[in-house]
Amino acid sequence: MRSVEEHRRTLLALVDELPPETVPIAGALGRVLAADVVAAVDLPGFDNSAMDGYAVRSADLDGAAPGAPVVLDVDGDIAAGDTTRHVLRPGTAMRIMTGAPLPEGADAVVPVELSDGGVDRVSLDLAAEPGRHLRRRGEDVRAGDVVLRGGVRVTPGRLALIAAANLAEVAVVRRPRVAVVSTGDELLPPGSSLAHGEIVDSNGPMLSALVRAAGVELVHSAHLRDDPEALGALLADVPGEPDLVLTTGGVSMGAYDTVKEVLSRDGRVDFVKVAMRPGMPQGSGVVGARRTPIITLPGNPVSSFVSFHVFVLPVLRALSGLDPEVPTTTATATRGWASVAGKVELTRVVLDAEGVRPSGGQGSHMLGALAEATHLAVVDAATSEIHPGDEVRLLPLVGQD
Ligand SMILES: Nc1nc2c(c(=O)[nH]1)N[C@H]1C(S)=C(S)[C@@H](COP(=O)(O)OP(=O)(O)OC[C@H]3O[C@@H](n4cnc5c(N)ncnc54)[C@H](O)[C@@H]3O)O[C@H]1N2
Ligand code: MOO
Repeated sequence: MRSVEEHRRTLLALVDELPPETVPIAGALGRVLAADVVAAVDLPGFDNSAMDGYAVRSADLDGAAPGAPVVLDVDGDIAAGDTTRHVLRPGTAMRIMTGAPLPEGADAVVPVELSDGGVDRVSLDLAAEPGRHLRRRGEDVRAGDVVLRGGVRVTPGRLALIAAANLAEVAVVRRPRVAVVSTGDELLPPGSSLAHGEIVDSNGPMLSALVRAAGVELVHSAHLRDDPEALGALLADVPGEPDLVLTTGGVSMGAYDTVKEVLSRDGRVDFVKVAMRPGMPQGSGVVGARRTPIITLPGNPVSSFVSFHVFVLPVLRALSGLDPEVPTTTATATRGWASVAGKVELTRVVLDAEGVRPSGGQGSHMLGALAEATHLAVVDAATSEIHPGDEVRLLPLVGQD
């Protein structure tokens, strides 16, 4: 049986980082930077005021104190956006607003609260040390600085930094394009009237949702019956030019395991057993003239869900230019549970303020426990029991809040 690590390596060998493209920054959220981002301007771009108040020469306020104010003439106003290069005459103050450029000669700002708020003359109650309430040009970022490294995802905060660095466009890795195909004669769309023996295709909607929640483009989704001809034709030329095809169902030992039957024929897809539970039967390889990478996931709904997190997500990350390793956390078990020895067990768990505990029934057909689950606990093959108080490694569920 293949180890989880070995199978993940096999899958990662099928893909490379996708090429870069330049997009307006409004479309960059969630994308991965294809190159370092270099600031086009200093931040702040000019010395400016951190407070609404009065720009002064600090020497003019020597000795000012509550009850012993210094009174200065006010030589005009400077608002944010004022592009005039003002000069502060010695012995005067200028009214200045937050973010407005500091006049030449000023070396401090006195907040309006420490004055009588005068417009022509102002009485200032406190001495100001040089540099007080100023924001200096370039103190945050210098033009030419690398502000973000390639390979990181654009978050709202990073997007703000790119915009402030005066860049209208940014180079990002092309978004992976994924097709999802569920297979099985027993499957009908949600809302159908179900005859005895028929069930709803939940893997199709689930995988499509996981793909989207992972920030990836879903270019095609379909359900096919267990018809080798139709499946063979679809997989020979999957619509939407995907970078990755996902199938579910038909990969184990059954008489109607069509995915395995069709894809075993030309030898470009391998079907293996991986030492994990759930998610043991797996397949991978390439299909069609474009040699599109394919991952064939098991049909049991939870097996498919878990396999997405353990195998598909690292591949999507690699295509997107991210480190394939999904960051994990740890937490303390508040309840114990049994785990199968010799296989990596992925238990659906709930993490809350107390710690981590299993979320409901763990059968690979049981979707009920997904209502509450926040993570998958990754229990290694050498461990057969988790005890209360044990540290457990946790893989976050895609799209979880
Ligand atoms: N004799 C053996 N039987 C099975 C083995 C084995 O090693 N020897 N492995 C078991 C394990 S583990 C798994 S996992 C499943 C994998 O089966 P398949 O990938 O071939 O999937 P199917 O047989 O098509 O379906 C399994 C199960 O899941 C339901 N299903 C399938 N597709 C969907 C869908 N889109 N939405 C919701 N539910 C779906 C299907 O009705 C079956 O109940 O094989 C075990 N058997
Ligand atoms: O390994 Mo199957 O994926 O347990 O149910």
